[in-house]
Order: sequence, then structure tokens, then C-alpha cells
Amino acid sequence: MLFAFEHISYDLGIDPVRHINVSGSLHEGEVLVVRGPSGAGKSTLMRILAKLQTNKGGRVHLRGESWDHIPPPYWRCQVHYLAQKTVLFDGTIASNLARPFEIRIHSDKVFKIKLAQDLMEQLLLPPALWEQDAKTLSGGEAARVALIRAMLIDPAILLLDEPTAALDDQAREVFYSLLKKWLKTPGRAAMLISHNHDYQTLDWVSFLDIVPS
Ligand SMILES: Nc1ncnc2c1ncn2[C@@H]1O[C@H](COP(=O)(O)OP(=O)(O)OP(=O)(O)O)[C@@H](O)[C@H]1O
Repeated sequence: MLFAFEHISYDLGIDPVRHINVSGSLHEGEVLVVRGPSGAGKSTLMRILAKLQTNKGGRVHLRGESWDHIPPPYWRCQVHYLAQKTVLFDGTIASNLARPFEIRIHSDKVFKIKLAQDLMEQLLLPPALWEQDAKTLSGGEAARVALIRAMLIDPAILLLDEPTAALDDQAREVFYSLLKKWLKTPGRAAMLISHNHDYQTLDWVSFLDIVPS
């Protein structure tokens, strides 16, 4: 088992409070689709699993190692949350993609320009975007740049929160084909939230339904 979470518990809302207690696991190459109605707590679960938000209880293991022993910034290098709302920094696309490698926790990694440009091509982003200001990107372009930035960091687990919401049909198709390819490298898996149910082309999908108690 690559990634496992047991009895992750958290509360949603104020009155009434909804309690969530959820468990799941991921093998290498698997995509766990998190389902539930709007407001069910799907994004909250992903943010908890990425150590971006606290929870009331539960255990998480990556390759058998408990998250208790790993400081959040290091954990997030391995378990990376790609937010529903794309966040890019001021500056060009190139500088956005290079930025994570300027911080200390990624000092053991190298920014691979050729790989970044290959990924842009695979996601149908024109080479001219490289020097374009991130502020000027469309929603769909920005979402694809954020995915490339996440892939360059090379996490074990990608937590994808509605990654195709801003993409047209063709961009969705290339997104899933890139994700499929990414999952073929050993030691990788993903969780996915998608209201479009557009993940049929993936090889190995299982489901996790969030049900409040
Ligand atoms: N920071 C916050 N403060 C207060 N309430 C919050 C906060 N974050 C989330 N919530 C609430 O928690 C609930 C779950 O939110 P969450 O974003 O996890 O749902 P979701 O299942 O991902 O929904 P959607 O499918 O609409 O994106 C919602 O009712 C939301 O309003």
C-alpha cells in the first residue's frame, strides 16, 4: 500500500455540525475519486491530507511512514494538493514554474526546463506562454500551468481538486492522458475530485464517498 488514511475525522459547519470520519487507501498507479455533494467536505479532506488544515483525529501513512514524524513542508513535497482555485505568482510562466525550486525544501531538486516545456506541449500550451505574465492567462491555461508546477515537484501523491473544471474537452482529454502517463512511474498515485465524471479513460479508478454522520 502506497498511501493510507484511517478514521480522518473533522467537523463541517456550525449549526448543525456535520461530523465526517473517513478512511481510504491507494496503491501505486491508482486514482481514488472522492465523491459527495457540494459542501460534503471533499476539498476539506484533501487539505487535511496535505497538512494544510488540521483535523480532529486519524492516522495517515505514506509508504508505511506516519505523517506524525514529517514536518508539514516536507510532507507537502510528497503529498501535493492542487487547489480548485488556481494560484499563480506575479511574473512569467517560466518564473512560476521555477519558483518552487528556489525554496530550501526543494534544494535537492533541479528545475528541469526541458521537462517543463515538454509538459506544456503535452497540455497544448503554446511555447510563447513561457514568457507571458501569469496574470494574463485564461482560467484553463492557469489550471494547466499549476498542474505542470505540481508535477515538476514530483510528489508521490497528487491531490487534484476539480482539476478539469476550467478545461475544454480537448484540454481535458490531454490532461487525463498526461495523468495516466504520470501514474505509470512507480511510487505514484492520485486522488481526484471531479463533478464532470470525466475520468473514464484512467486505467485504475476506485471511489470514496463522503457521508456525514
Ligand atoms: N475555512 C472555512 N470556514 C468555514 N467553513 C468552511 C471553511 N472551509 C470549508 N467550509 C465549509 O465546509 C463545508 C465543506 O467544504 P468543502 O469545500 O470541503 O466541500 P466540497 O465537498 O469540496 O464542496 P464542492 O464540491 O462544492 O467544492 C462547506 O459547507 C464549506 O462552507
